[in-house]
Amino acid sequence: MKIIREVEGASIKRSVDSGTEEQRKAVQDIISSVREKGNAALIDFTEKFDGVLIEETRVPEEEIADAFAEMDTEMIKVIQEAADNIRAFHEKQKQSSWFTTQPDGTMLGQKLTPLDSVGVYVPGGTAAYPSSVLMNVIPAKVAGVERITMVSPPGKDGKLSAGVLVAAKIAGVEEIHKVGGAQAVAALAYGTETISSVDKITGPGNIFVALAKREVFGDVDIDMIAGPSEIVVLADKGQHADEIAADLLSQAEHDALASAVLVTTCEDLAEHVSQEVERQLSTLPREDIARRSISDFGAIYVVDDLEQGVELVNQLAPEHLEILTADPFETMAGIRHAGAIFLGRFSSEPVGDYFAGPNHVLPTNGTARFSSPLNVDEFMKKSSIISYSEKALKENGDKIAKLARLEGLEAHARAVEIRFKKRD
Ligand SMILES: NC(=O)c1ccc[n+]([C@@H]2O[C@H](COP(=O)([O-])OP(=O)(O)OC[C@H]3O[C@@H](n4cnc5c(N)ncnc54)[C@H](O)[C@@H]3O)[C@@H](O)[C@H]2O)c1
Ligand SMILES: N[C@H](CO)Cc1c[nH]c[nH+]1
Ligand SMILES: [Zn+2]
Repeated sequence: MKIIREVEGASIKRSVDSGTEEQRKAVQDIISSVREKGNAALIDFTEKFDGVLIEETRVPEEEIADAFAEMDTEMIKVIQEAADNIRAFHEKQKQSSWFTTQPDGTMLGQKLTPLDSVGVYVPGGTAAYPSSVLMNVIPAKVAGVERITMVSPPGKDGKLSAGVLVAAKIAGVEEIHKVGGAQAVAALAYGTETISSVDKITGPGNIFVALAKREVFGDVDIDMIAGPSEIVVLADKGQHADEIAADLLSQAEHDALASAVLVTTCEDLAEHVSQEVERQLSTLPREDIARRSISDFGAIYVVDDLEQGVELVNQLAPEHLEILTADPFETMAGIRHAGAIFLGRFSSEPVGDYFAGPNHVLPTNGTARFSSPLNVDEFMKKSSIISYSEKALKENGDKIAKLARLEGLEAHARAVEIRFKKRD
């Protein structure tokens, strides 16, 4: 791994893929086709892009039952336990409606309502991610969303993976369709004969999925455009080089475009982690992907002290940050920008990817500067509540009318004043 000692102007080398003109045009054509031809287009695109001819997109109950039968009972229990942890964590995020009553009888408040319907995209092209099913569906369930439709591309056998189906059932999805890519996003946004349109689409996917989400945004809401995975480890002297290397590689193996960065105050540790990464890389089944990620997007920064390290982390604003210092909680006090923060050597990043409870759908590409992990709020909306009393309107009506006339809006002023005119 490259060791860099000059941190001035450092940045994570990231792959920001906004697609080619050709890809954008292809996605627009796919969306138009689905809007025009509905299910027939979904079947055609599935044959073209996934290489499998399906009769219909809806996954029948028997295929879900087969998935449970196929899966080891221990594995089902582990998915169930992860789901319980994720639910418990997200339950804590749930906000309630609130009202205040003022002495003059005015009531003001905020009413929270879950979205009516949500579509969850689960990637399925190169790998299946049951954990992403849990991370997207459970917060929506906790929010109280009534209708959740899940979509994911089928494998060559025309089916979804057993892990994805089991996770979907455990999370509480009732409607699953085996369709992926831009065509699935279009079906969720605009509906077909058998897929009802939804209000919001969440979930990661490849460039075609990302471009389609951008394209339909406005007609429906979307969560975010998640980029390739990123990890930054901030470590001081005395930390374990082999564990740090393993954590860096855990994200590098996701994607050749993923980035893995170590920021350390210790020159010796930098050298050891670099050697460990090289040693461990050659033992990984996904060596090829991880090696490309490390060579194109990996780096080790050696900083003068922890203060400089913390500043650098804030500049990088990573998706995942591991703090491995003598006092991780004290170090964390200076961190302002990171999607998820993992403290101490027993909080390895995969603990958060799979099991602890917090969401693994996190802001990437430096967007942790202004955005948050996927959470229950994303599946709820707020309505402001205003119930003015007669006394309050009498006391404040003049002021409201004045403000309206300041903006040249006479009808606004009169709407208030008409309430105090003498009636015949
Ligand atoms: N951030 C996260 O939490 C997270 C989690 C899991 C996966 N991911 C990311 O999601 C992505 C998954 O990508 P994937 O490809 O494996 O699965 P995918 O399901 O996103 O995409 C597969 C679909 O792409 C479409 N497609 C393929 N080639 C096409 C073409 N030439 N023209 C039009 N459409 C085409 C097909 O319809 C296919 O069904 C990866 O980048 C991965 O890193 C992110
Ligand atoms: N680390 C990924 C998000 O960046 C999420 C994930 C899914 N499975 C394993 N990891
Ligand atoms: Zn991961």
